[in-house]
Amino acid sequence: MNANTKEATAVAAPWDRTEFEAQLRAKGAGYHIHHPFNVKMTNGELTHEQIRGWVANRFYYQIIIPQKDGAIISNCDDRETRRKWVLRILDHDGWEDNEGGIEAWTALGKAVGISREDLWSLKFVVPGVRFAVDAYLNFARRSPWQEAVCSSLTEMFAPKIHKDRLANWPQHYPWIETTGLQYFRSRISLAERDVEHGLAVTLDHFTTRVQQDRALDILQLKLDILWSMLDAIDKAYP
Ligand SMILES: O=C(O)c1cc(C(=O)O)c2c(n1)C(=O)C(=O)c1cc(C(=O)O)[nH]c1-2
Repeated sequence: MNANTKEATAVAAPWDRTEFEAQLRAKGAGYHIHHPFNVKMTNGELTHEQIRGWVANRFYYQIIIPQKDGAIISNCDDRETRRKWVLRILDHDGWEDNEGGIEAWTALGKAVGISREDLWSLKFVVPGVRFAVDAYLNFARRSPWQEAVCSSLTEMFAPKIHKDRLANWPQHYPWIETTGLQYFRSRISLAERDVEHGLAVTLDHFTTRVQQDRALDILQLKLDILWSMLDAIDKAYP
């Protein structure tokens, strides 16, 4: 066996699609659903001030998402992907009579007691949240589009977190008008549609084991971004 053959056999075999998808989904163990701040949110243990702090800070994520998706489209040379991906921008920015997700988040802000002016001023956004969200946008701008698509796959775990809020908030936070929860309701089916597409791109593109390991690292980066946001919010609103 010469040195080259030895090297070749040392490289692990790629996972098949089923196993690769299972490896990606296993990353859900590190999703921000398990962050202490989110656990407190689910259990009804947050103060009005903490809920308001979370809503105001998460708004920065909401407004960056369409810019992030625009960056992916600008890097993407595949028309079929662009045709689907562009819907994500419309979901958040809205079109014609559909006001979109950013507006729905503004309604959530209002329901928890934050005026449109205060929310949109971004004056409550803490440096750690800004830094983490900007890192997501920069990653999408600078990476091959398939890698940026992969980084969106935390959405695999998002329907559960939205459903938790819909199930628990009315009981734990009766002071929040339930009309404000429409954002969470709307995201469940949209996230499922997004994941179907994002997952197909990822399973098609990352085919060697080295690439598959890279995909898991990318997903970890995104999990870390979401986790860091809650660390920063937790610290700012004790
Ligand atoms: O409330 C959440 O916990 C949560 C998480 C995520 C996510 O996992 O990235 C998204 C959303 N919400 C969301 O509403 C949303 O529109 C969204 C888009 C994306 C993305 O990466 O493109 N993630 C998420």
